[in-house]
Amino acid sequence: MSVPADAPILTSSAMRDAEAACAASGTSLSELMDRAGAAVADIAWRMAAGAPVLILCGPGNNGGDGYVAARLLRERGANVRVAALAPPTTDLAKAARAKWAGAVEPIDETLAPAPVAVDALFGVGLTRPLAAELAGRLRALAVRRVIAVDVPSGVDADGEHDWAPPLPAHVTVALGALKRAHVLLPAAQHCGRVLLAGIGIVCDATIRTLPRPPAPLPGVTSHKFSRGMMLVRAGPMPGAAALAAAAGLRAGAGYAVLSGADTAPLSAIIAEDGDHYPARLGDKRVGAVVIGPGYPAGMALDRDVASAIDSARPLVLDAAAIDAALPRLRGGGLTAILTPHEGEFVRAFPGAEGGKIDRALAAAAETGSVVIYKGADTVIAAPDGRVAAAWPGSPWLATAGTGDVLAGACGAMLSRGGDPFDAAVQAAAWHIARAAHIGPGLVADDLVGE
Ligand SMILES: NC(=O)C1=CN([C@@H]2O[C@H](COP(=O)(O)OP(=O)(O)OC[C@H]3O[C@@H](n4cnc5c(N)ncnc54)[C@H](OP(=O)(O)O)[C@@H]3O)[C@@H](O)[C@H]2O)[C@@H](O)CC1
Ligand SMILES: [K+]
Repeated sequence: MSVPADAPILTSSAMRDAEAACAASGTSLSELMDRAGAAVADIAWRMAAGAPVLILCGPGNNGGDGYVAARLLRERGANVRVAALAPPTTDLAKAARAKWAGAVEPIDETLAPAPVAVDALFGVGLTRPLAAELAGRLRALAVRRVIAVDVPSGVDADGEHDWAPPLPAHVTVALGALKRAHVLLPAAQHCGRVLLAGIGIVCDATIRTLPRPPAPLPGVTSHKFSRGMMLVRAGPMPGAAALAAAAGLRAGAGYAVLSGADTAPLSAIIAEDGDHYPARLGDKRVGAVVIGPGYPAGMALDRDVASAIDSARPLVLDAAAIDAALPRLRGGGLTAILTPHEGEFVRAFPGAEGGKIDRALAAAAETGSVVIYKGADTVIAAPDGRVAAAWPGSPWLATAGTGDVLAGACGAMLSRGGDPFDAAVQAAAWHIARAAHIGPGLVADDLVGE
């Protein structure tokens, strides 16, 4: 599973607006459908490698894309069949159907499968779940490889509704822009590899996939403090804070202080008695304070979070430190990255509604902070509306301590100054790239190893 890096993600309605704008500026919708069908035909041609292709067409424009692809594949000499659920209902789809010179089979129990199927049944126009009988029949169709046009048929393109499992795709050709279903669970796991076919639609989206990880080469005039000094506050379980501090150095911070721990996981980390914490907060060189890893709720945490906020240093708040800071975050004016996992998010933001992107945006707006809403489909949201979706991440990160490592990486990126959203995005990209590099057998310590 993969998605293109730094790609725009639009809702269905924003996609329609972008299509309309494209048509208004001179590229007709029929031209867009021709380009969409050509992109699908190209991929089907390569995936089939001479094997027969079955194109499943729905009644709307998604089906129209399928008829165009069928015609182009036949022109290339491919062995291609078309089967339709219902006759086309839109003018564009009717026109595309009219140019397909071959037969159109019904999609019923008599339909013979093919090694490669193109799913052009439903795209962003699906407004309700597929009938259970149809969903079952599609899944029962024995095909080796499925190419979904725009989205796998049956998923809610906006990723808000968890409808019955769709026809799962091996490759999904996203048209014009990615949709939320390509990056949010549960839909994303049915998309296989997502390819983006530009088809000429211009969209300047503030919601995008994660960019490629940064290569933080130090500048020639860099020194340890200019690369970022971070302060990690250890709680009763100092191992978690130690992981965060080590991650900070590995992610490019020049200087890391671990406050309240006897030993440091790396010799380069300054481990010191917690009594120095207030004085350290007063050190103007400290570019970020990380607090929360290994620090359960209680008076000590409340006190340490309060003094970190009073110091006006940029903050990375994880776990119970998020709850401790919430009342002051809602007052605004702080620079902070919050890193809740699902349980912590629901506890802190019980009123957030909608899909995961909407909920992350609501939490960011409520707190004036950057929110990294963690999970297999991590979403990073900024109060100004920017979002980075980190799907598919790395499944090897599903192990204890990796959240502490992410908090430390955020501290490193934030400690250099600059935009906290960029810092959070870079930290997430670093975290995933590191995990992908290590792969099977990963434990959190490996992320901060050599
Ligand atoms: N982005 C772009 O620039 C371009 C996009 N293009 C393509 O257009 C696609 C969007 O096309 P679209 O709007 O016609 O909707 P589409 O997904 O075909 O489905 C609508 C049909 O499904 C029906 N229907 C709905 N739910 C149903 C259900 N549960 N069970 C059964 N039926 C159901 C619905 O019927 P109704 O709701 O009216 O009853 C209607 O007939 C887009 O994904 C992309 O592939 C390209 O061609 C050009 C460039
Ligand atoms: K589809």
